[in-house]
Amino acid sequence: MIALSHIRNFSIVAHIDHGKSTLADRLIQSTNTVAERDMKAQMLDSMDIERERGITIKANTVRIDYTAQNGEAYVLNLIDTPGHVDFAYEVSRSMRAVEGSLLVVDSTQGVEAQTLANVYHAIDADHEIVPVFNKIDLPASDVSRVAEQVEDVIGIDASGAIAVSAKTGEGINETLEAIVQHLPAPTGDVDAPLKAMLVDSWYDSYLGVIVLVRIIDGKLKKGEKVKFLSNDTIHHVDRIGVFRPEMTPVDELGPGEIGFLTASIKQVRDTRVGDTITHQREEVEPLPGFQPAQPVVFCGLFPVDSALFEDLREAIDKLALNDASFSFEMESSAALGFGFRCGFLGLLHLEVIRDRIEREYDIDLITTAPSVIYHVHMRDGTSFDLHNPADMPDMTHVDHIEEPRIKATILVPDEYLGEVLKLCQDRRGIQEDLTYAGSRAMAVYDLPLNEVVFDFYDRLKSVTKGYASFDYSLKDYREDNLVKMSVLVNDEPVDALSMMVHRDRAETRGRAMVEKLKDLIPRHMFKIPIQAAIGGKVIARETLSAMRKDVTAKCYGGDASRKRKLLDKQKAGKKKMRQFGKVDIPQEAFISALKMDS
Ligand SMILES: Nc1nc2c(ncn2[C@@H]2O[C@H](COP(=O)(O)OP(=O)(O)OP(=O)(O)O)[C@@H](O)[C@H]2O)c(=O)[nH]1
Repeated sequence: MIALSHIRNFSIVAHIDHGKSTLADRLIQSTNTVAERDMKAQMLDSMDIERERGITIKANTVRIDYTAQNGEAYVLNLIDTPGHVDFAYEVSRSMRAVEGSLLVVDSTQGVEAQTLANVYHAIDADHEIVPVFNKIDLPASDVSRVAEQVEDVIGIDASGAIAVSAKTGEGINETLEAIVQHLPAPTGDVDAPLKAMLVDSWYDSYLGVIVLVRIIDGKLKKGEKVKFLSNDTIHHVDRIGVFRPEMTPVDELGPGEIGFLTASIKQVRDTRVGDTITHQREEVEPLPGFQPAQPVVFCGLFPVDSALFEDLREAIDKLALNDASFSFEMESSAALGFGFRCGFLGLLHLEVIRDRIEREYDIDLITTAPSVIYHVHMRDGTSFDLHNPADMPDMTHVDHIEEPRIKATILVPDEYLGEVLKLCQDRRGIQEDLTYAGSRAMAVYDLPLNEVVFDFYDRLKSVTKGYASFDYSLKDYREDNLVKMSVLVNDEPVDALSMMVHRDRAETRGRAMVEKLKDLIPRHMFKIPIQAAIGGKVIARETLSAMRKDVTAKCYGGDASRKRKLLDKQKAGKKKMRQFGKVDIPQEAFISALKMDS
């Protein structure tokens, strides 16, 4: 067992792309934790999709052996945390398992919205914080400017900050020394009854559920029986070990250590993050638990080919095994047939799950308009949570509707501030604060989540040429004048396109929607009216004129194989369409029609 004084547990907090994963790689490499030949970029990002998009989704852990300049051997446990706003809850919970943080700031960029959000999680968890200014190899690097910002905006001392290039390796030794010198050692009592924190869990197809634990007191050994306090279940521990970063068995884990256990647990849902683990016959005071992550964005997923519904069910079941924050229930839509109504932590989470279903399970999907949860209060005094605009009751029975609001923090260079304020105003935002740090403005807005879930982030990036950063947290539910807007194509309601909108914006939205649909729906042999309506009242209308589309007309030369190729291509195109009454609507219409270009 390792002496407490020779353990350091830490995480790295940073804004996306500021170099957190690269720094972690460099720390791993320079301590020979991984043999040179096995080193690949971004060791800790294990999922395919993470590697492709270059973002960290799941928190990961690695144990590093480091011999400090004083000649003593230390064990450093790094818990890597995701940087994207959808996964903020993972950041806050993994912070509770460690005592310190490296705050990585890109010295060519400065403090960004998620730098702030993430460092506040670290401060909340009482961490000692070492600032690390990265990318000093780049000409635009300005370490003293960033130091000033860290002191002004975050309010922490930057005098001990380390200038680093995770790319060239400069400053890496200083970083390792600072971890040992400035971050506190964990505390704990080896003779007390076992008390461990369940930090994270995930599903492995060979080993079942793997549980990441932080030992607070006592010792954990292989073969022991442990109890999870939240659900009072007993498990027989069949493996314990640490991550180097591959799983490496150990004999025991003591106070301050971070490692894993497996115990033939079948589903991630049987483990609760933040739970307290002890021995079967022991009693300990439970640790303060974490809030379970709540889905906030809902949408329907339907197979394009309705014969694949059972395959979709299987895919969703499998994905849910490994992701307790993702919820789903069966849904049937008049237009789309059978599918699932799914809940996600945010839009990135939605995209990740959708991509995985399409890619790993080879099922083409129709994704309906993302929606938030509304509180609907009826005239008879009852109320319920509305997850799907299609379930909206007749407005005459509704007393009022409340929607979720968020607190959004946006950091942006001065010259783009006007555009940002306009965008927030357009999305029904209420300005709460506007401050400056050097040539950067920080705007705090109260915004309806509904106006943000769809394409706010894309718009923000495009109006600021990518310079703005954005972070949000849920605030409260408030009443507003909200209505359901339905869309009718050829007089048939297309429930998958219905959405909740603010009454004052319904006409503009409706008009934009029908104009878009007119471009997205191919012409048919007959005239097709496209309408947006509130209740029985049509608020916008377009008509798609009739046309006979002869795809082979271009092939005047009598080349039969060319003709057949074209017809085949058209047939393949058909597969991506859905029939609504007599009208074929292409799959991409469902998403494109909802994107609002201002
Ligand atoms: N020039 C230079 N580039 C760097 C340095 N550190 C990281 N980068 C580059 O910056 C980009 C982002 O680095 P990542 O390590 O993926 O950033 P991250 O913060 O882990 O991003 P997420 O995992 O998505 O949160 C990559 O293209 C890196 O190669 C550095 O010190 N110098």
